[in-house]
Amino acid sequence: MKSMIEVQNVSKTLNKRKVIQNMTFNVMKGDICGFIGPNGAGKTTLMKMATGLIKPSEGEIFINGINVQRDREKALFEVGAIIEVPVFFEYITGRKNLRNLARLNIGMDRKEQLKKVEEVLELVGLKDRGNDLVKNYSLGMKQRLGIAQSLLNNPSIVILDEPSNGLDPIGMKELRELILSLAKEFDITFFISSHLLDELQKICNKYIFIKEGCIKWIGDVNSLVIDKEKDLEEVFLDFME
Ligand SMILES: Nc1ncnc2c1ncn2[C@@H]1O[C@H](COP(=O)(O)OP(=O)(O)OP(=O)(O)O)[C@@H](O)[C@H]1O
Repeated sequence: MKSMIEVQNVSKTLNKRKVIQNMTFNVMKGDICGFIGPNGAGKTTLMKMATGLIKPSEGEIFINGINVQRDREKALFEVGAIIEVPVFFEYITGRKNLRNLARLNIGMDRKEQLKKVEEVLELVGLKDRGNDLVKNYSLGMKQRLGIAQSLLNNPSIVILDEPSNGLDPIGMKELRELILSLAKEFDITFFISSHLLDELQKICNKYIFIKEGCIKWIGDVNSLVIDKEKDLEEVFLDFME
């Protein structure tokens, strides 16, 4: 199986504090991998390094075998990502926001870009609301618009930082269904962070539990529950103690 994201001995020091400590893990093709830890554990910091927004203090990250720090553009060619909150212009429509962002797809001519925008709006269920101003979108719709944006470049990997932050149970359910259908239909590998286990429990095949910048456990859900003969929530809480 192919490694899509490879994190090798990565540490990050911020303000003289080591907020990521020697992390090593792989996200394999086809995984929906949950990156789970409490507030301040280091999830966003790691995801920022994986998308080349900041550099590791030590170690290396590869996407599709390409070093993110050395060759960011090439490494991120097939990556869609939302790190922290997706940012859109509130006073223009969802469709227009996406059309502007699609211009960054230099591999596509304008006609293809516009077609792509309609395709991703349809995929995330916003086609009928595409002409509404973003300021009138619910939080769930903004998150879906964020996912639509991350799909504009036909990614094979999507990295989502706390995608369901602030969503109500219906919004969370819609988001889970969207992720599952994208993984299945387009063979997209997902790397998703959350501080809530139950939100990812229904969709992930693999988990990485972290706390205070360290990996506490990595594996697939079946081995975790069989190991401990407890439910996943209990096991997670044990790790976090
Ligand atoms: N720019 C910065 N300067 C100094 N410390 C920082 C900076 N950014 C983050 N940190 C610290 O690094 C640690 C990890 O933060 P990070 O945002 O990665 O955690 P997180 O797991 O994403 O948390 P949350 O679930 O709250 O988003 C925290 O202790 C945070 O205070």
